[in-house]
Amino acid sequence: MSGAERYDLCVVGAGSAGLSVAAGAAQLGLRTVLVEAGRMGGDCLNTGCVPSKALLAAAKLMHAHRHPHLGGVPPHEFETRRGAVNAHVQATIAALAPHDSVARFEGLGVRVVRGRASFIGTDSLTVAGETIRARDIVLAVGSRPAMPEIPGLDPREVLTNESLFDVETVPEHLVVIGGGPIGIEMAQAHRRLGAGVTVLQRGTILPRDEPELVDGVRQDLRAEGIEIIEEAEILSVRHAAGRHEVEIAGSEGPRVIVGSHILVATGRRPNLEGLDLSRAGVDVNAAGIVVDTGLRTSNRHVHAIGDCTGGPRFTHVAGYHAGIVIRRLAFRLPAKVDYAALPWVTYADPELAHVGLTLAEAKARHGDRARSLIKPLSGLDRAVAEGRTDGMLKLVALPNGRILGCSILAPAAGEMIGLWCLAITQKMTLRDLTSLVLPYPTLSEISKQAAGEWYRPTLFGARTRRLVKILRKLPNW
Ligand SMILES: Cc1cc2nc3c(=O)[nH]c(=O)nc-3n(C[C@H](O)[C@H](O)[C@H](O)COP(=O)(O)OP(=O)(O)OC[C@H]3O[C@@H](n4cnc5c(N)ncnc54)[C@H](O)[C@@H]3O)c2cc1C
Ligand SMILES: NC(=O)c1ccc[n+]([C@@H]2O[C@H](COP(=O)([O-])OP(=O)(O)OC[C@H]3O[C@@H](n4cnc5c(N)ncnc54)[C@H](O)[C@@H]3O)[C@@H](O)[C@H]2O)c1
Repeated sequence: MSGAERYDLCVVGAGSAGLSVAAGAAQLGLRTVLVEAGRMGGDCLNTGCVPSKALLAAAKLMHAHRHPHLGGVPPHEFETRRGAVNAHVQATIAALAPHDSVARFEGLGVRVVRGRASFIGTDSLTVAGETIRARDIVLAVGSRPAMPEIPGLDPREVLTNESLFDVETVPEHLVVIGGGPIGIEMAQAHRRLGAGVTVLQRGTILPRDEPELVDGVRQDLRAEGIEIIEEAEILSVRHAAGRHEVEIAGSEGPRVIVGSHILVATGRRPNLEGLDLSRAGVDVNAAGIVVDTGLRTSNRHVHAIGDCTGGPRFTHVAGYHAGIVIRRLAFRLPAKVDYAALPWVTYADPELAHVGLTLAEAKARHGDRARSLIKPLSGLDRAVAEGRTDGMLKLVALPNGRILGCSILAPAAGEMIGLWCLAITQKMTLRDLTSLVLPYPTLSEISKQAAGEWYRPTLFGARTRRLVKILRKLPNW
């Protein structure tokens, strides 16, 4: 189909969000065109989730060899070969790239157009000299690193997630500005590869997570030799050949931290440049493209999904948004976003996973009826056997057992949180979890144990004991 005809759907951006919509729409028979200015797969595949998790996996394995968790297993010292680590990162990207490739999408019936899209009307865009018209347009243009305004900081002199995975040596000292998920994951990965690491965070690290579990992360990272400076006020940055000086305010006067590299991980900004959104009547604010709960913009024929909307920025959210838009555009259903059971995981080791409300959020909504229970990993047989007892589960619920949220700090917390996602989505109570039979010995048992503990005061209380006493007098059955 040529540009003169009108498509059913034009998707702008072939990252996690845009690819999911385009694949679904084409397979449902919508005439779909997908426009991509850069690399197919966007941030997640090329400069985000995939390379960061591959780097973390290599660093974790090296750490386990150098610092075995188990008595009787001797440590094994060796030099990090950064070239080999980078090869693993690139091989991981290459292994996953076919799934996001032009060839696969063309095979699904999507027309893929390479180039930067700009609106020229409410239903039309121009890309590389071609005009594309469509009944519906989905903007999935993603985000890129935000640069903080710090005197002396030159964006060309610092690393971001877009350049970090191309570094060919292990940094002597990496100064990480920002203690969000990127900052924390990359701080640990680089420390485990052998770098000195300092994290500078404006408030406290991982501010969206439960404080007790964040404290566990903080202690683990410090024990590995990472310097974490919270409430940091960065006064200035100075770049000299191969050396970067970061001046921070301190109670006893300014302090200078010297690094061989600086990684900036201070959040994201949407990719809106050159889109000419005003020509399509699409409103934006500081966070991104403004959408309603159905992900529709101020132009009723234009939806926006994924990172560019300024909502939660995760690949699973991009996929969730895509599903909502498909239901709206292909099936004309009034689908809406609901983040009540939205999980996220920071892939440090141990992992920090969360779903639903934190205790503070639950108290703001439900008052003192919202309560929490913390169960440490140290009482779990599998954790003891593995030598991995640092961690805990914190659940948040109402007195009737309705589950509001859960956070887990454990080696496989990202896998373990799935049970709680299901429980919250299905509006289950903690009682439902107590009746599960889970395999022994697994880390997942902590979920059932925590649910059981919630009911312990009632189960083993005076009323129950009285009931058992009465029942004891009944004849056998
Ligand atoms: C280091 C790092 C690690 C991460 N780890 C995780 C993780 O473990 N788990 C997780 O869930 N999330 C993670 N994320 C977040 C995740 O990568 C993003 O939420 C996700 O990639 C967003 O997808 P998207 O499709 O909205 O945007 P993008 O992937 O940014 O895709 C947008 C695409 O649109 C294209 N584009 C932009 N403007 C135009 C235009 N005008 N015309 C044509 N094309 C255009 C861009 O070239 C890009 O390819 C991580 C992010 C980073 C940076
Ligand atoms: N595991 C995951 O799911 C994962 C991993 C990495 C990234 N991501 C996503 O990528 C996005 C970007 O991650 P991020 O960590 O860059 O962003 P973020 O916004 O989550 O964290 C950035 C942190 O930097 C701090 N900060 C900002 N300016 C600062 C300054 N001048 N000095 C010191 N600290 C400063 C902020 O207080 C904030 O806590 C996030 O939205 C996240 O959802 C997800």
